Amino acid sequence: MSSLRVLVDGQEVELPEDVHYLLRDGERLTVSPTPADAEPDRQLGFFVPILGRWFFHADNVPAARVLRIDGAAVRNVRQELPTGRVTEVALTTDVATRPVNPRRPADGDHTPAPPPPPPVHTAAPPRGAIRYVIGRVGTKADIPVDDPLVRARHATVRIDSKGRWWIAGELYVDGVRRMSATLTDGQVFVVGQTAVTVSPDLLPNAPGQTGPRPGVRELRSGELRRPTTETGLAVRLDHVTAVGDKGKVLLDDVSLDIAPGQVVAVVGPSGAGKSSLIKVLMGELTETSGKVHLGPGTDGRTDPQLRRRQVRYVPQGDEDLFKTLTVRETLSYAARLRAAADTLPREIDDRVGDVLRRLGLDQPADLPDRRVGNLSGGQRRRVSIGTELVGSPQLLLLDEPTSGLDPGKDRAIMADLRAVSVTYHCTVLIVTHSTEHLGLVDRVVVVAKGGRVHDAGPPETVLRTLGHATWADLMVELDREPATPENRPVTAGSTPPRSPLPARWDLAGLRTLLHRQFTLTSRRGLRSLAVLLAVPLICTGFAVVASPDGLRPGAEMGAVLAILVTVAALTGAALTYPDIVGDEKTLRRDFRVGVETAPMILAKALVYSGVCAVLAGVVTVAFALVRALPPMVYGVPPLAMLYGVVLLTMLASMGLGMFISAGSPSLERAVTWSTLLAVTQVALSGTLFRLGGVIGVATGVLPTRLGLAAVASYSDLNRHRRPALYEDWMWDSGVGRFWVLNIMAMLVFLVAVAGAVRLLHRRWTR
Ligand SMILES: Nc1ncnc2c1ncn2[C@@H]1O[C@H](COP(=O)(O)OP(=O)(O)OP(=O)(O)O)[C@@H](O)[C@H]1O
Repeated sequence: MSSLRVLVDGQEVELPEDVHYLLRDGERLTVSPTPADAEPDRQLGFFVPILGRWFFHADNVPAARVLRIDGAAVRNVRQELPTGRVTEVALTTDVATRPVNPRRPADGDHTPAPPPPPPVHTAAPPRGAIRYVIGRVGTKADIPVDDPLVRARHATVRIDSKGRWWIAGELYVDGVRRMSATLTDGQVFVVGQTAVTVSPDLLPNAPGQTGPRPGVRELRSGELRRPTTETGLAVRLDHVTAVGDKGKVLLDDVSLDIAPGQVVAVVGPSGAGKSSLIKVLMGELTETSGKVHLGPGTDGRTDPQLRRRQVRYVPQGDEDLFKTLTVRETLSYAARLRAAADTLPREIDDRVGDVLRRLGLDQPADLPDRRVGNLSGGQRRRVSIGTELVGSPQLLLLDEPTSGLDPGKDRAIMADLRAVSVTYHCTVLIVTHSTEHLGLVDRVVVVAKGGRVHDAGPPETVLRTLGHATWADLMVELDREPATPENRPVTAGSTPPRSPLPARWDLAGLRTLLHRQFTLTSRRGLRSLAVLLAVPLICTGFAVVASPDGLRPGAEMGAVLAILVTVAALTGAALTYPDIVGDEKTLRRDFRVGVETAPMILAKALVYSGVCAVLAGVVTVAFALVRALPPMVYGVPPLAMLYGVVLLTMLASMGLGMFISAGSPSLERAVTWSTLLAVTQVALSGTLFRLGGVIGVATGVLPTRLGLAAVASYSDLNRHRRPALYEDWMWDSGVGRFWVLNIMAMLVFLVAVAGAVRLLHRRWTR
C-alpha cells in the first residue's frame, strides 16, 4: 500500500499507513499522528487508510471556513484521496456553497430528504489496536461470515479500550451504506447481505493466547456459520400502503410480522394484491406510507442495493432460464453473478454441487449436464429455485412456484422449500393459488381484494378462525367480496425516496456475462449458424452478378455497392433485434440481484461484434474472390477497405438492432421497428434517389448511407457513376471524408449500444 503525501501550509508531509489528524493551530494547519483530544475543536478531521485506499474524514470544520482539498471544497464527511501524487489541503475563509453534509440531496433534487443518518460515532480509530479482518468463510479472515457476497478481506475491525468496534470497509448500518462505523456491543451492521451483531463472542483468540478465551466461541477454520443471522431475515410491514397507476390502491394498510426462518404462504383471490406485496418487499413498488423493516435495526430504511442483495425473487414459470444451458452451467453462472468478485472457482463449484444435491438435481447422474430445455416442468422449477439458492439468500420470495404442476410435484416442491428454509437459513415467502399443501408452511397470510390482509396465522388456525372447512371455500368467499373503492384518497406518509440503484460493475461480472453470452451464441444450433452464413453469402452472390466489373469504375458500381452495404446492414440488425427482448426475463433476473445493464449489454455487443467480424470477412472474401476491387488509394489496401466498411456498417446496424431490442416491450414490437429500420436503410442509402438538403444530412446517421458513402468516396463514385445515378456530396473522394465516414459509423454503433443500456435501465427502474 502506498503512503499518502499531503501539502499542508506549504509543507509536504508523507503519511505512513496509519491514521493522522489534521489540526488547526491558530491560522496554521498541521498534521499529527495524535488526536487533539483535549481541544476537539482544533481537529478538522483525519486521514485514514482503509483496505489499500486513503480517505479524508472531516470532523470539525468551522462554519465560516472552507476546507479545500486540491482546491475543491470538501463537501462530504468522507472522501477518497488520490495516492501517487501530493494532495494539497488548505483552509480558506470564503463561504462554502454547501456545508459538509453527506446526506444532503443534490441541488435541483426535489425529492424529500431521507431521514438523518443513524448516530454512528465518527472520530478516529484507535492507534495500535489489533486489526481483525472480516471476510468470507473459508478464507483467512479472523471473523468469517458465511455469505457469498462477502469478500475475502471485506472489512477490518479495531477495538478500543472501551470495547467499541471501529469498522472500516463496505458495510450498512441502519440500512444506510457506509465505509466505516464505530459500534458498541449489541449494535447491528450488515456486510454483504448478512447482519452481524457486535459482540466479543465473534472475536478469535488474541495472538499469543492459547486455548479458548473464557466466554469466546472458538472458531474452526472453514466452519460454516453465519455470525448472527442463523435463521434468515425477519420481515415487518408497518401499516404499509402502496398505490399503482392512476391512484389504484394495491396494498391497503398492511401490517405483517414474519419471523426469521419461517415459511409463509400468501394466498388470496386473483387480483387481490399478492404480487404487489412481493414487489414492495423487493423494492420494485414504493410504499406510499408505512414502513418495511427487513432484518434487525433497519428503522424502515434499507439501501436499495442492500435490498437487492438480501431479497431474492423466483419468478413464476420457467421463462427466465436459458433453455440451451445445462443445469450445472445455469447454476454456475448464477452463482458467479451472485458472489463477491474475488470468489474462487472452487468455491463456486462447491456451492453449485451443494444446491444440486439438496434440490435432488444430481440424480440421475447425467441430470446436471442436461440442457434446461430438455427437463420436466418440476425439474425446471427446481433449477429456477436453485438459481437463487446459490446466492444463499436471506429472504426468498417465490411467485407461484408450483403452478401447472401435478399435485405430487406440487407437494414435493413445497416440502423442498420447507427444507430450504432450514438448510439455507432463509425466510421463505410463497405466493400461491395452490392450497392443497398449505399444511407444510408455518403461516398463511390471506390477502383480500383491495390489497388488505384478511388474516394471518398458522394454516389450521386461519381456517378455523375464518369458519371454513377448506381453503377452496375461503377463496370462493373472498372472491365474492366486493373490493374497497379503488381510487379512494390515500394518506401520504413519509415516502422513502426511490434512490437510484448503484451499479455492480466489476470485471469478474463482465467476464461471467461474456462467457455466458459466448456459450449461448455458440449453442444456437447448426441450422441457425448455417442460415447466419448462408443469407449474407447468397446476397453477396447478387452483388457478384450485378456487374462483371465489381467495384472497379463501371456502370454498375453503385448497384454493387448498394447490395454489399445493404447485406451488411440487414445482417447486423438481424443478429440482435430479437436478442435482448428474447432474453429479457433472464436478464431482468440478473438485474434484480445487482448486475447492471451496462455489462449485460456490453457482453452481448462484444460477442456479436465477434460474429460480425467473421461474417464481414466471409462477405468480403467471397466477393473479392470473384470480382475486382477498386485500385488502392489513401494508402489503404482495397481488401482492407472493403472489410472495414462492411464490418463497420454491420456493427452500426447491430447496435441499432440492440437499441430496438432494448426498447421493445415484446418481440412483435421489435419486429415492427426492425422492419422499419431495414426499409429506411434500403430507401435512404443514397442510391435510390437524391438525398439533398436537410434529409441528406439527417440520413448521415444511417449505417447503409455511411458505408456506401465510405466506399464511394474511396472509389470516387461521383466520377465513375452510371449517368442515371445521382451525384451525392457524401461520395466525393477525399482521404479525410473517407475516415470521417468510417468514424461516424463507429460512433453510431457506440451511441446505439449506450442508448440500449440506458433504455433497458429506464424500463426496469420506472
Ligand atoms: N402498477 C399498477 N397500477 C395499477 N394497477 C395495478 C398495478 N399493478 C397491479 N395492478 C392491479 O392491481 C391488482 C392487484 O394486482 P396483483 O398483481 O398484486 O394481484 P395478485 O393477487 O398477485 O393477482 P394474481 O393472483 O392474479 O397474480 C390487479 O387488479 C392488478 O391488475
